[in-house]
Amino acid sequence: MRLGVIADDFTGATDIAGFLVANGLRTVQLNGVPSADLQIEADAIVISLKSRSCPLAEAVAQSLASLEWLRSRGCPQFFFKYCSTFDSTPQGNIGPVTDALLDALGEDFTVICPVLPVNGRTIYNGYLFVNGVPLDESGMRHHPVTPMTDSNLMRLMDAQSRGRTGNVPSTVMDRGADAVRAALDELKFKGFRYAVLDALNDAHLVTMGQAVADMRLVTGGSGLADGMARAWGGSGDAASTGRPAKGRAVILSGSCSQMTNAQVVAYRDAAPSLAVSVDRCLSEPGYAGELAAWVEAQPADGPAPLVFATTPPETLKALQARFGAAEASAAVERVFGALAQRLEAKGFNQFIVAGGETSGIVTQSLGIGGFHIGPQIAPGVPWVRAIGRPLSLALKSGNFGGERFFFEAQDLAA
Ligand SMILES: Nc1ncnc2c1ncn2[C@@H]1O[C@H](COP(=O)(O)OP(=O)(O)OP(=O)(O)O)[C@@H](O)[C@H]1O
Ligand SMILES: O=C(O)[C@@H](O)C(=O)CO
Repeated sequence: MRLGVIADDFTGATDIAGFLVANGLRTVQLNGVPSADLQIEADAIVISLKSRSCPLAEAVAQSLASLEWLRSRGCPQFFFKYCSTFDSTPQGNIGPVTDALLDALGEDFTVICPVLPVNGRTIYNGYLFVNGVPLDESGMRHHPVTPMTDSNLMRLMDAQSRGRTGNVPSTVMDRGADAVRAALDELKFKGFRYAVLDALNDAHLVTMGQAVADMRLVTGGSGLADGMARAWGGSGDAASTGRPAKGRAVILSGSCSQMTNAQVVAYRDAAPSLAVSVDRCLSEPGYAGELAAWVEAQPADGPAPLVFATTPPETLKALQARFGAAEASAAVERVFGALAQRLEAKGFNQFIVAGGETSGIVTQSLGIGGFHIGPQIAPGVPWVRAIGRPLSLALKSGNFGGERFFFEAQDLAA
């Protein structure tokens, strides 16, 4: 095994796994801390946790347990994957988990790089940008769980960790891997514990990948993993075991992000689609059965039916005010979980799912412990195939993919 990844959420894990596979590493994703007796053959193992916003002690304990499992399999290098929009306030888990991993490995320095230029996440002078807008001026300012009100990664990291954070600016990145290594050595010598790596473009990913290719622990987004995997020079068709199983597809969309809204609008007119009623999710125990019957009744040889709770921000706000945000989202998630189970029982075996939480509940409800990673539909969204079962899923982060994502997922599975 070459690399062990500890990812703090579900679609984040699939995101990084997709980039590793695209660069020739045979990669498996395991959902939750793996059991002691599990035996897996792979170049990279990605352990997906739900540690982004859970209580700190739990996040640290799960991350350390994952590290121990990976070390017991002889894994030499480790990657702590968090969101390319950081998604962590001063009370957040990224700093403490990074510190715990460094301590456990006996290391005292690492890099911080939540970057993914292909999806518009760049870092300049240590400030994180989303599609050219500073993080704290992007939609992330209003995130319900982790509102990002600062874009300065050094400040964000200093506020929630034990050490000081420096920066390797893009001007150094432009000068190549040796210059970056020298800058990292200098920061370490000056007593910094973490270094934010700037990255504006693909060339910077290649450079940083070469510079940290041998680092014991790195942290950040899948752009950094892309650069490292390219530096390792993998080749071959690593996606073969994860290719989608043939069969019947359904789309379950529980994300209300801007991009998912656009994807639903683009798909709705071209295929059978049905909007989920939040009211009925809350009040009618048999609702999932009714939705399943509708999905099953759609033509099997046409485009996949879409069931969506996705709704624009104004409607979402009104629904949350009426029913309570936590109650509404829990009820919607419950219905999607029950719907997925019923559809699998009816022979559906391709699930295209939008939203991190929604993906988590669908995967859990289907009882899937791990995936082989297949080809990428869009950057950060590969098809994945349940280990030992003819069941394929495309798990999409809320804001990932282009407007035609739902069509593209089916095209790639055809
Ligand atoms: N119409 C709705 N009313 C209330 N809650 C909803 C509605 N539609 C979806 N939800 C809830 O909103 C949440 C969306 O979270 P999810 O993580 O699935 O998407 P996301 O936040 O866009 O994705 P990501 O975490 O990948 O960015 C879920 O809990 C879902 O059940
Ligand atoms: O890095 C990202 O943006 C995603 O992989 C993610 O973490 C989604 O929650």
